[in-house]
Amino acid sequence: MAFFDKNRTGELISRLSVDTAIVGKSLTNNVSDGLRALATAAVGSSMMFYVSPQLTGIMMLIVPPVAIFAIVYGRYVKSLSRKTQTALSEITKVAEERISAIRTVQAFAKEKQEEKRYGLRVADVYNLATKEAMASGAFFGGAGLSGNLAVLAVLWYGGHMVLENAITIGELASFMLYTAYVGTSLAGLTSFYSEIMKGVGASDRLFDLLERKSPIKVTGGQILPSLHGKIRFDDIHFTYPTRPQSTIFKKFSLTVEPGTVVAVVGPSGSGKSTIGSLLLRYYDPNSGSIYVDDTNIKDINLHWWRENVGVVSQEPVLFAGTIAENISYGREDATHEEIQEAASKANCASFINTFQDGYNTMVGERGISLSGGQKQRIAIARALLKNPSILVLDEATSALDSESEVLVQDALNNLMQGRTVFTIAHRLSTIRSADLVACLSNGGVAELGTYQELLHKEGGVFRRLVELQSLGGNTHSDEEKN
Ligand SMILES: Nc1ncnc2c1ncn2[C@@H]1O[C@H](COP(=O)(O)OP(=O)(O)OP(=O)(O)O)[C@@H](O)[C@H]1O
Repeated sequence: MAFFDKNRTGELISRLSVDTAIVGKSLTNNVSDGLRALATAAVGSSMMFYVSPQLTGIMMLIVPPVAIFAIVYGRYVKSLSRKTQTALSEITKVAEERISAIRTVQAFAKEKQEEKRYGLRVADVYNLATKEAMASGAFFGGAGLSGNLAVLAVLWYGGHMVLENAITIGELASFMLYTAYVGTSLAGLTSFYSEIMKGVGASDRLFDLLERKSPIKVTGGQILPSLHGKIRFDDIHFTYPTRPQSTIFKKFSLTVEPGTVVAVVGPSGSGKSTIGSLLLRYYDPNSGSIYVDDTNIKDINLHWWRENVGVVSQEPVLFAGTIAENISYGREDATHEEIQEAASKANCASFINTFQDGYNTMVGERGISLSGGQKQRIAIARALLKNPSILVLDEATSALDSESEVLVQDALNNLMQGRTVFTIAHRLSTIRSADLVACLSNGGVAELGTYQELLHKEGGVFRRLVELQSLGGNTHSDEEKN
Protein backbone atom coordinates (compact mmCIF):
# COMPACT_ATOMS: atom_id res chain seq x y z
CA MET A 1 0.00 0.00 0.00
CA ALA A 2 1.41 3.36 -0.99
CA PHE A 3 1.85 5.73 1.91
CA PHE A 4 0.26 8.81 0.36
CA ASP A 5 -2.99 9.42 2.18
CA LYS A 6 -5.40 10.70 -0.43
CA ASN A 7 -8.52 9.02 0.92
CA ARG A 8 -10.49 12.16 1.54
CA THR A 9 -8.72 14.90 -0.37
CA GLY A 10 -11.15 14.80 -3.34
CA GLU A 11 -14.12 15.09 -1.01
CA LEU A 12 -12.55 17.95 0.95
CA ILE A 13 -11.65 19.89 -2.19
CA SER A 14 -15.13 19.57 -3.66
CA ARG A 15 -16.74 20.53 -0.33
CA LEU A 16 -14.48 23.52 0.00
CA SER A 17 -15.14 24.80 -3.52
CA VAL A 18 -18.92 24.36 -3.34
CA ASP A 19 -19.15 26.03 0.08
CA THR A 20 -16.86 28.89 -0.92
CA ALA A 21 -18.92 29.58 -4.05
CA ILE A 22 -22.18 29.72 -2.07
CA VAL A 23 -20.84 31.85 0.78
CA GLY A 24 -19.15 34.17 -1.75
CA LYS A 25 -22.38 34.56 -3.72
CA SER A 26 -24.40 35.10 -0.56
CA LEU A 27 -22.07 37.87 0.62
CA THR A 28 -21.16 39.71 -2.57
CA ASN A 29 -24.61 39.78 -4.19
CA ASN A 30 -26.65 40.52 -1.15
CA VAL A 31 -24.93 42.60 1.46
CA SER A 32 -25.07 45.88 -0.49
CA ASP A 33 -28.67 45.22 -1.64
CA GLY A 34 -29.66 44.35 1.92
CA LEU A 35 -28.14 47.51 3.39
CA ARG A 36 -29.82 49.67 0.74
CA ALA A 37 -33.19 48.02 1.45
CA LEU A 38 -32.74 48.51 5.19
CA ALA A 39 -31.98 52.22 4.77
CA THR A 40 -34.97 52.78 2.45
CA ALA A 41 -37.30 50.88 4.82
CA ALA A 42 -36.10 52.95 7.81
CA VAL A 43 -36.55 56.31 6.04
CA GLY A 44 -39.89 55.26 4.47
CA SER A 45 -41.39 54.05 7.77
CA SER A 46 -40.33 57.29 9.58
CA MET A 47 -42.13 59.25 6.85
CA MET A 48 -45.19 57.01 7.21
CA PHE A 49 -45.19 57.64 10.96
CA TYR A 50 -44.84 61.38 10.34
CA VAL A 51 -47.86 61.39 7.98
CA SER A 52 -50.13 59.21 10.13
CA PRO A 53 -49.14 57.29 13.27
CA GLN A 54 -52.54 55.53 13.26
CA LEU A 55 -52.22 54.16 9.73
CA THR A 56 -48.60 53.23 10.46
CA GLY A 57 -49.87 51.22 13.44
CA ILE A 58 -52.21 49.26 11.14
CA MET A 59 -49.42 48.58 8.70
CA MET A 60 -47.20 47.40 11.53
CA LEU A 61 -49.75 44.75 12.53
CA ILE A 62 -48.44 42.53 9.77
CA VAL A 63 -44.85 42.72 11.04
CA PRO A 64 -44.99 40.17 13.94
CA PRO A 65 -46.60 37.27 11.98
CA VAL A 66 -44.32 37.83 8.98
CA ALA A 67 -41.28 38.05 11.28
CA ILE A 68 -42.16 34.72 12.96
CA PHE A 69 -42.80 33.15 9.57
CA ALA A 70 -39.44 34.56 8.38
CA ILE A 71 -37.54 33.06 11.34
CA VAL A 72 -39.04 29.60 10.77
CA TYR A 73 -38.40 29.85 7.04
CA GLY A 74 -34.82 31.09 7.59
CA ARG A 75 -33.99 28.11 9.81
CA TYR A 76 -35.46 25.70 7.29
CA VAL A 77 -33.51 27.29 4.44
CA LYS A 78 -30.32 27.14 6.51
CA SER A 79 -30.65 23.40 7.09
CA LEU A 80 -31.67 22.83 3.46
CA SER A 81 -28.64 24.82 2.35
CA ARG A 82 -26.33 22.58 4.38
CA LYS A 83 -27.88 19.47 2.84
CA THR A 84 -27.70 20.97 -0.64
CA GLN A 85 -24.00 21.71 -0.20
CA THR A 86 -23.34 18.14 0.87
CA ALA A 87 -25.28 16.85 -2.14
CA LEU A 88 -23.46 19.23 -4.51
CA SER A 89 -20.04 18.22 -3.21
CA GLU A 90 -21.08 14.56 -3.60
CA ILE A 91 -21.86 15.29 -7.28
CA THR A 92 -18.46 16.95 -7.80
CA LYS A 93 -16.70 14.12 -5.99
CA VAL A 94 -18.38 11.40 -8.05
CA ALA A 95 -17.73 13.26 -11.32
CA GLU A 96 -14.10 13.98 -10.49
CA GLU A 97 -13.34 10.47 -9.27
CA ARG A 98 -15.06 8.61 -12.10
CA ILE A 99 -13.91 10.86 -14.92
CA SER A 100 -10.31 10.71 -13.75
CA ALA A 101 -10.60 6.91 -13.67
CA ILE A 102 -12.46 6.76 -16.98
CA ARG A 103 -10.21 4.02 -18.35
CA THR A 104 -11.10 1.72 -15.46
CA VAL A 105 -14.77 2.54 -15.98
CA GLN A 106 -14.45 1.70 -19.69
CA ALA A 107 -12.44 -1.44 -18.98
CA PHE A 108 -15.25 -2.76 -16.80
CA ALA A 109 -17.91 -1.49 -19.27
CA LYS A 110 -19.54 0.40 -16.40
CA GLU A 111 -20.47 3.59 -18.27
CA LYS A 112 -24.22 3.02 -17.81
CA GLN A 113 -23.89 2.31 -14.08
CA GLU A 114 -21.72 5.39 -13.60
CA GLU A 115 -24.26 7.47 -15.50
CA LYS A 116 -26.93 6.10 -13.17
CA ARG A 117 -24.81 6.79 -10.09
CA TYR A 118 -24.32 10.39 -11.22
CA GLY A 119 -28.03 10.65 -12.06
CA LEU A 120 -28.94 9.61 -8.49
CA ARG A 121 -26.71 12.33 -7.07
CA VAL A 122 -28.29 14.89 -9.41
CA ALA A 123 -31.73 13.68 -8.27
CA ASP A 124 -30.72 14.33 -4.64
CA VAL A 125 -29.86 17.94 -5.49
CA TYR A 126 -33.04 18.27 -7.55
CA ASN A 127 -35.19 17.06 -4.63
CA LEU A 128 -33.54 19.48 -2.24
CA ALA A 129 -33.89 22.32 -4.74
CA THR A 130 -37.59 21.45 -5.13
CA LYS A 131 -38.08 21.61 -1.35
CA GLU A 132 -36.34 24.97 -1.26
CA ALA A 133 -38.48 26.29 -4.13
CA MET A 134 -41.68 25.16 -2.34
CA ALA A 135 -40.57 26.75 0.93
CA SER A 136 -39.61 30.00 -0.73
CA GLY A 137 -42.86 30.00 -2.74
CA ALA A 138 -44.86 29.57 0.49
CA PHE A 139 -42.86 32.20 2.34
CA PHE A 140 -42.72 34.90 -0.33
CA GLY A 141 -46.30 34.19 -1.42
CA GLY A 142 -47.50 34.39 2.22
CA ALA A 143 -45.51 37.54 2.95
CA GLY A 144 -46.76 39.18 -0.28
CA LEU A 145 -50.37 38.29 0.54
CA SER A 146 -50.06 39.70 4.08
CA GLY A 147 -48.54 42.88 2.64
CA ASN A 148 -51.39 43.31 0.17
CA LEU A 149 -54.01 42.63 2.85
CA ALA A 150 -52.37 45.27 5.03
CA VAL A 151 -52.47 47.75 2.13
CA LEU A 152 -56.18 47.04 1.61
CA ALA A 153 -56.78 47.52 5.34
CA VAL A 154 -54.94 50.85 5.22
CA LEU A 155 -56.96 51.97 2.19
CA TRP A 156 -60.19 51.06 3.92
CA TYR A 157 -59.27 52.66 7.24
CA GLY A 158 -57.55 55.63 5.54
CA GLY A 159 -60.71 56.19 3.41
CA HIS A 160 -62.75 56.44 6.62
CA MET A 161 -60.21 58.86 8.09
CA VAL A 162 -60.45 61.06 4.96
CA LEU A 163 -64.27 61.04 5.21
CA GLU A 164 -63.98 62.07 8.87
CA ASN A 165 -61.45 64.80 7.90
CA ALA A 166 -58.81 63.23 10.17
CA ILE A 167 -56.34 63.32 7.24
CA THR A 168 -56.43 64.86 3.77
CA ILE A 169 -56.63 62.82 0.59
CA GLY A 170 -53.13 64.09 -0.28
CA GLU A 171 -51.79 62.68 3.02
CA LEU A 172 -53.42 59.31 2.30
CA ALA A 173 -51.90 59.31 -1.19
CA SER A 174 -48.42 60.16 0.12
CA PHE A 175 -48.83 57.51 2.87
CA MET A 176 -49.65 54.91 0.21
CA LEU A 177 -46.59 55.99 -1.79
CA TYR A 178 -44.32 55.57 1.24
CA THR A 179 -45.98 52.21 1.90
CA ALA A 180 -45.06 51.10 -1.63
CA TYR A 181 -41.42 52.11 -1.02
CA VAL A 182 -41.27 50.38 2.34
CA GLY A 183 -43.02 47.28 0.96
CA THR A 184 -40.53 46.93 -1.88
CA SER A 185 -37.63 47.40 0.55
CA LEU A 186 -39.03 44.82 2.95
CA ALA A 187 -39.42 42.31 0.11
CA GLY A 188 -35.73 42.97 -0.72
CA LEU A 189 -34.82 42.54 2.94
CA THR A 190 -36.56 39.18 3.22
CA SER A 191 -34.83 37.86 0.14
CA PHE A 192 -31.53 39.19 1.58
CA TYR A 193 -32.34 37.35 4.82
CA SER A 194 -33.02 34.07 3.03
CA GLU A 195 -29.79 34.34 0.98
CA ILE A 196 -27.83 35.15 4.12
CA MET A 197 -29.32 32.10 5.86
CA LYS A 198 -28.17 29.98 2.90
CA GLY A 199 -24.72 31.49 3.25
CA VAL A 200 -24.72 30.80 7.00
CA GLY A 201 -25.63 27.15 6.30
CA ALA A 202 -22.72 26.81 3.89
CA SER A 203 -20.27 28.79 6.02
CA ASP A 204 -20.84 26.48 9.01
CA ARG A 205 -19.25 23.71 6.98
CA LEU A 206 -16.63 26.02 5.52
CA PHE A 207 -15.48 27.12 8.97
CA ASP A 208 -15.50 23.50 10.15
CA LEU A 209 -12.97 22.84 7.41
CA LEU A 210 -10.95 26.00 7.86
CA GLU A 211 -10.69 25.53 11.60
CA ARG A 212 -9.21 22.06 11.26
CA LYS A 213 -5.67 22.46 12.47
CA SER A 214 -2.90 20.03 11.75
CA PRO A 215 -0.99 19.07 14.90
CA ILE A 216 2.13 19.06 12.72
CA LYS A 217 3.61 22.57 12.48
CA VAL A 218 4.94 23.53 9.06
CA THR A 219 6.76 26.65 10.20
CA GLY A 220 9.45 27.06 12.88
CA GLY A 221 11.99 24.47 13.90
CA GLN A 222 15.68 24.40 13.19
CA ILE A 223 17.62 23.86 10.00
CA LEU A 224 20.52 21.51 10.64
CA PRO A 225 23.90 22.97 9.57
CA SER A 226 24.79 19.65 7.96
CA LEU A 227 22.85 16.46 7.36
CA HIS A 228 24.65 13.13 7.58
CA GLY A 229 21.54 10.98 7.31
CA LYS A 230 21.47 8.95 10.51
CA ILE A 231 17.88 8.01 11.35
CA ARG A 232 16.73 6.54 14.63
CA PHE A 233 13.19 5.40 15.42
CA ASP A 234 13.03 5.24 19.19
CA ASP A 235 10.29 3.25 20.94
CA ILE A 236 7.55 4.33 18.54
CA HIS A 237 3.93 3.66 19.28
CA PHE A 238 1.62 4.56 16.42
CA THR A 239 -2.03 4.27 15.43
CA TYR A 240 -3.63 6.10 12.49
CA PRO A 241 -5.91 8.92 13.77
CA THR A 242 -8.90 7.46 11.89
CA ARG A 243 -8.37 3.98 13.39
CA PRO A 244 -7.10 4.52 16.93
CA GLN A 245 -8.08 0.98 17.95
CA SER A 246 -5.69 -0.65 15.48
CA THR A 247 -2.06 -0.41 16.59
CA ILE A 248 0.45 -0.31 13.76
CA PHE A 249 3.63 0.06 15.85
CA LYS A 250 4.29 -0.69 19.50
CA LYS A 251 7.82 -0.31 20.83
CA PHE A 252 9.20 0.06 17.30
CA SER A 253 12.91 0.93 17.32
CA LEU A 254 15.38 1.00 14.46
CA THR A 255 18.68 2.80 13.93
CA VAL A 256 20.00 3.40 10.42
CA GLU A 257 23.52 4.76 10.01
CA PRO A 258 24.30 7.38 7.33
CA GLY A 259 24.69 5.97 3.81
CA THR A 260 23.04 2.65 4.74
CA VAL A 261 20.52 0.98 2.45
CA VAL A 262 17.92 -0.65 4.66
CA ALA A 263 15.27 -2.87 3.12
CA VAL A 264 12.02 -2.89 5.05
CA VAL A 265 10.16 -6.14 4.58
CA GLY A 266 7.29 -7.87 6.31
CA PRO A 267 3.85 -9.27 5.73
CA SER A 268 1.16 -7.14 4.14
CA GLY A 269 -0.20 -4.57 6.55
CA SER A 270 2.79 -4.83 8.89
CA GLY A 271 3.47 -1.09 8.52
CA LYS A 272 6.24 -0.87 5.89
CA SER A 273 4.72 2.12 4.09
CA THR A 274 3.80 3.71 7.41
CA ILE A 275 7.53 4.10 8.10
CA GLY A 276 7.69 6.42 5.06
CA SER A 277 4.68 8.41 6.29
CA LEU A 278 6.25 8.86 9.73
CA LEU A 279 9.59 9.80 8.22
CA LEU A 280 8.00 12.48 6.05
CA ARG A 281 5.90 13.57 9.04
CA TYR A 282 2.53 13.08 7.41
CA TYR A 283 1.77 11.77 10.88
CA ASP A 284 3.56 11.98 14.24
CA PRO A 285 3.88 8.91 16.46
CA ASN A 286 1.54 8.69 19.48
CA SER A 287 4.63 8.21 21.65
CA GLY A 288 8.34 7.73 21.08
CA SER A 289 10.49 9.87 18.77
CA ILE A 290 12.32 9.86 15.49
CA TYR A 291 15.81 11.36 15.51
CA VAL A 292 17.70 12.72 12.54
CA ASP A 293 21.44 12.91 13.29
CA ASP A 294 20.41 12.85 16.98
CA THR A 295 17.98 15.81 16.65
CA ASN A 296 14.33 15.08 17.30
CA ILE A 297 12.51 15.33 13.95
CA LYS A 298 9.83 17.47 15.63
CA ASP A 299 12.46 20.17 16.32
CA ILE A 300 13.48 20.36 12.65
CA ASN A 301 11.89 22.75 10.16
CA LEU A 302 9.40 20.65 8.22
CA HIS A 303 9.91 22.27 4.79
CA TRP A 304 13.67 21.97 5.05
CA TRP A 305 13.38 18.36 6.20
CA ARG A 306 11.06 17.34 3.37
CA GLU A 307 13.38 19.04 0.89
CA ASN A 308 16.05 16.65 2.08
CA VAL A 309 13.98 13.50 1.70
CA GLY A 310 13.39 11.99 -1.75
CA VAL A 311 10.48 9.69 -2.47
CA VAL A 312 9.93 7.28 -5.32
CA SER A 313 6.70 5.35 -4.99
CA GLN A 314 5.05 2.52 -6.88
CA GLU A 315 2.70 4.88 -8.67
CA PRO A 316 4.81 7.94 -9.38
CA VAL A 317 2.72 11.06 -9.68
CA LEU A 318 3.51 13.13 -12.75
CA PHE A 319 1.74 16.39 -13.47
CA ALA A 320 0.29 17.62 -16.75
CA GLY A 321 3.25 19.48 -18.28
CA THR A 322 6.49 18.74 -20.08
CA ILE A 323 8.95 16.01 -19.18
CA ALA A 324 11.49 18.69 -18.23
CA GLU A 325 9.00 20.38 -15.89
CA ASN A 326 8.25 17.07 -14.22
CA ILE A 327 11.92 16.21 -13.72
CA SER A 328 12.71 19.61 -12.27
CA TYR A 329 9.66 19.62 -9.97
CA GLY A 330 11.77 19.36 -6.81
CA ARG A 331 14.34 21.92 -8.04
CA GLU A 332 12.85 24.52 -10.30
CA ASP A 333 16.17 26.39 -10.68
CA ALA A 334 17.80 23.38 -12.39
CA THR A 335 19.48 24.08 -15.75
CA HIS A 336 18.66 22.07 -18.87
CA GLU A 337 22.07 20.36 -18.60
CA GLU A 338 21.31 19.26 -15.03
CA ILE A 339 17.91 17.92 -16.11
CA GLN A 340 19.55 15.99 -18.96
CA GLU A 341 22.22 14.59 -16.64
CA ALA A 342 19.59 13.37 -14.13
CA ALA A 343 17.53 11.87 -16.95
CA SER A 344 20.51 10.04 -18.32
CA LYS A 345 21.46 8.61 -14.89
CA ALA A 346 17.85 7.49 -14.48
CA ASN A 347 17.87 5.68 -17.86
CA CYS A 348 15.32 8.12 -19.26
CA ALA A 349 17.42 9.75 -21.96
CA SER A 350 16.99 6.90 -24.46
CA PHE A 351 13.20 7.06 -24.56
CA ILE A 352 12.99 10.86 -24.21
CA ASN A 353 15.19 11.26 -27.27
CA THR A 354 12.81 9.13 -29.35
CA PHE A 355 10.02 11.65 -28.72
CA GLN A 356 9.71 14.35 -31.35
CA ASP A 357 9.64 17.16 -28.78
CA GLY A 358 12.26 15.56 -26.50
CA TYR A 359 12.23 17.13 -23.04
CA ASN A 360 9.36 19.40 -24.09
CA THR A 361 7.02 16.46 -24.69
CA MET A 362 3.76 16.89 -22.79
CA VAL A 363 3.10 13.92 -20.53
CA GLY A 364 -0.65 14.51 -20.18
CA GLU A 365 -2.66 14.49 -16.98
CA ARG A 366 -0.98 12.16 -14.42
CA GLY A 367 1.58 11.18 -17.04
CA ILE A 368 -1.04 9.27 -19.01
CA SER A 369 0.98 9.23 -22.24
CA LEU A 370 3.92 7.34 -20.68
CA SER A 371 4.41 3.70 -19.75
CA GLY A 372 4.67 2.61 -16.10
CA GLY A 373 8.44 2.07 -16.36
CA GLN A 374 8.96 5.43 -18.11
CA LYS A 375 7.00 7.26 -15.43
CA GLN A 376 9.00 5.45 -12.77
CA ARG A 377 12.30 6.50 -14.34
CA ILE A 378 11.15 10.12 -14.64
CA ALA A 379 10.30 10.01 -10.94
CA ILE A 380 13.80 8.68 -10.26
CA ALA A 381 15.33 11.47 -12.37
CA ARG A 382 13.28 13.94 -10.34
CA ALA A 383 14.62 12.47 -7.10
CA LEU A 384 18.19 12.49 -8.49
CA LEU A 385 17.93 16.16 -9.35
CA LYS A 386 16.58 16.97 -5.91
CA ASN A 387 19.68 15.25 -4.50
CA PRO A 388 18.22 14.30 -1.12
CA SER A 389 20.26 12.88 1.76
CA ILE A 390 17.52 10.43 2.66
CA LEU A 391 15.57 8.37 0.19
CA VAL A 392 12.34 6.41 0.55
CA LEU A 393 11.64 3.89 -2.21
CA ASP A 394 8.16 2.53 -1.73
CA GLU A 395 7.62 -0.60 -3.82
CA ALA A 396 9.43 1.22 -6.60
CA THR A 397 9.85 -1.74 -8.93
CA SER A 398 6.95 -4.01 -8.03
CA ALA A 399 4.62 -2.95 -10.85
CA LEU A 400 7.07 -3.45 -13.69
CA ASP A 401 7.91 -6.22 -16.12
CA SER A 402 11.37 -7.78 -15.96
CA GLU A 403 12.96 -5.66 -18.69
CA SER A 404 11.60 -2.45 -17.29
CA GLU A 405 12.56 -3.54 -13.81
CA VAL A 406 16.19 -3.97 -14.85
CA LEU A 407 16.26 -0.42 -16.25
CA VAL A 408 14.53 1.01 -13.20
CA GLN A 409 16.66 -0.98 -10.77
CA ASP A 410 19.79 0.26 -12.54
CA ALA A 411 18.48 3.84 -12.26
CA LEU A 412 17.70 3.25 -8.59
CA ASN A 413 21.21 1.95 -7.96
CA ASN A 414 22.54 5.26 -9.32
CA LEU A 415 20.09 7.15 -7.15
CA MET A 416 20.88 5.26 -3.93
CA GLN A 417 24.61 5.95 -3.95
CA GLY A 418 25.83 7.88 -0.90
CA ARG A 419 22.39 8.25 0.69
CA THR A 420 20.49 6.73 3.58
CA VAL A 421 17.84 4.64 1.86
CA PHE A 422 14.66 3.00 3.11
CA THR A 423 13.52 0.61 0.45
CA ILE A 424 10.10 -0.86 1.06
CA ALA A 425 10.11 -4.00 -1.01
CA HIS A 426 7.86 -6.91 -1.69
CA ARG A 427 9.96 -8.81 -4.16
CA LEU A 428 12.57 -10.21 -1.85
CA SER A 429 14.90 -10.82 -4.77
CA THR A 430 15.28 -7.06 -5.29
CA ILE A 431 16.66 -6.43 -1.81
CA ARG A 432 19.59 -8.84 -1.77
CA SER A 433 22.03 -6.01 -2.19
CA ALA A 434 20.69 -3.98 0.77
CA ASP A 435 23.14 -3.39 3.65
CA LEU A 436 20.50 -4.23 6.20
CA VAL A 437 17.12 -5.95 6.16
CA ALA A 438 14.53 -4.99 8.78
CA CYS A 439 11.71 -7.48 8.94
CA LEU A 440 8.56 -6.09 10.57
CA SER A 441 6.07 -8.17 12.48
CA ASN A 442 3.76 -7.63 15.45
CA GLY A 443 4.20 -3.85 15.52
CA GLY A 444 8.00 -3.82 15.68
CA VAL A 445 11.22 -5.01 14.08
CA ALA A 446 11.11 -8.78 14.48
CA GLU A 447 14.44 -9.42 12.76
CA LEU A 448 17.36 -7.23 11.76
CA GLY A 449 20.45 -8.26 9.85
CA THR A 450 21.86 -8.80 6.39
CA TYR A 451 19.86 -10.69 3.78
CA GLN A 452 22.01 -13.80 4.25
CA GLU A 453 21.86 -13.65 8.07
CA LEU A 454 18.07 -13.47 8.11
CA LEU A 455 17.75 -16.09 5.40
CA HIS A 456 19.64 -18.60 7.51
CA LYS A 457 17.69 -17.94 10.70
CA GLU A 458 15.80 -21.15 11.49
CA GLY A 459 12.06 -20.51 11.93
CA GLY A 460 12.50 -16.79 11.25
CA VAL A 461 9.74 -14.57 9.81
CA PHE A 462 11.94 -13.38 6.93
CA ARG A 463 12.97 -16.92 6.02
CA ARG A 464 9.32 -17.92 5.94
CA LEU A 465 8.48 -14.98 3.66
CA VAL A 466 11.24 -16.02 1.25
CA GLU A 467 10.08 -19.63 1.32
CA LEU A 468 6.51 -18.55 0.63
CA GLN A 469 7.66 -16.50 -2.32
CA SER A 470 9.84 -19.21 -3.79
CA LEU A 471 6.88 -21.59 -3.50
CA GLY A 472 4.94 -19.18 -5.66
CA GLY A 473 3.20 -17.53 -2.72
CA ASN A 474 3.74 -13.90 -1.86
CA THR A 475 4.60 -11.70 1.06
CA HIS A 476 1.05 -10.50 1.29
CA SER A 477 -0.07 -13.49 3.29
CA ASP A 478 -2.32 -12.23 6.03
CA GLU A 479 -1.44 -15.27 8.11
CA GLU A 480 1.92 -13.67 8.64
CA LYS A 481 0.37 -10.60 10.19
CA ASN A 482 0.36 -11.87 13.73
N1 LIG B 1 -4.33 6.45 6.19
C1 LIG B 1 -4.62 5.36 6.89
N2 LIG B 1 -5.58 5.40 7.82
C2 LIG B 1 -5.88 4.30 8.56
N3 LIG B 1 -5.24 3.12 8.45
C3 LIG B 1 -4.26 3.03 7.54
C4 LIG B 1 -3.90 4.13 6.71
N4 LIG B 1 -2.90 3.75 5.89
C5 LIG B 1 -2.65 2.47 6.20
N5 LIG B 1 -3.46 2.02 7.18
C6 LIG B 1 -3.47 0.70 7.80
O1 LIG B 1 -2.23 0.54 8.46
C7 LIG B 1 -1.73 -0.78 8.31
C8 LIG B 1 -0.30 -0.72 7.78
O2 LIG B 1 -0.37 -0.18 6.47
P1 LIG B 1 0.93 -0.08 5.55
O3 LIG B 1 0.49 0.50 4.26
O4 LIG B 1 2.00 0.62 6.29
O5 LIG B 1 1.31 -1.62 5.41
P2 LIG B 1 2.34 -2.28 4.41
O6 LIG B 1 3.18 -3.18 5.24
O7 LIG B 1 3.05 -1.26 3.60
O8 LIG B 1 1.32 -3.11 3.52
P3 LIG B 1 1.48 -3.63 2.00
O9 LIG B 1 2.62 -4.56 1.98
O10 LIG B 1 0.19 -4.34 1.76
O11 LIG B 1 1.66 -2.43 1.15
C9 LIG B 1 -2.69 -1.51 7.40
O12 LIG B 1 -3.49 -2.37 8.20
C10 LIG B 1 -3.53 -0.42 6.77
O13 LIG B 1 -4.84 -0.85 6.56
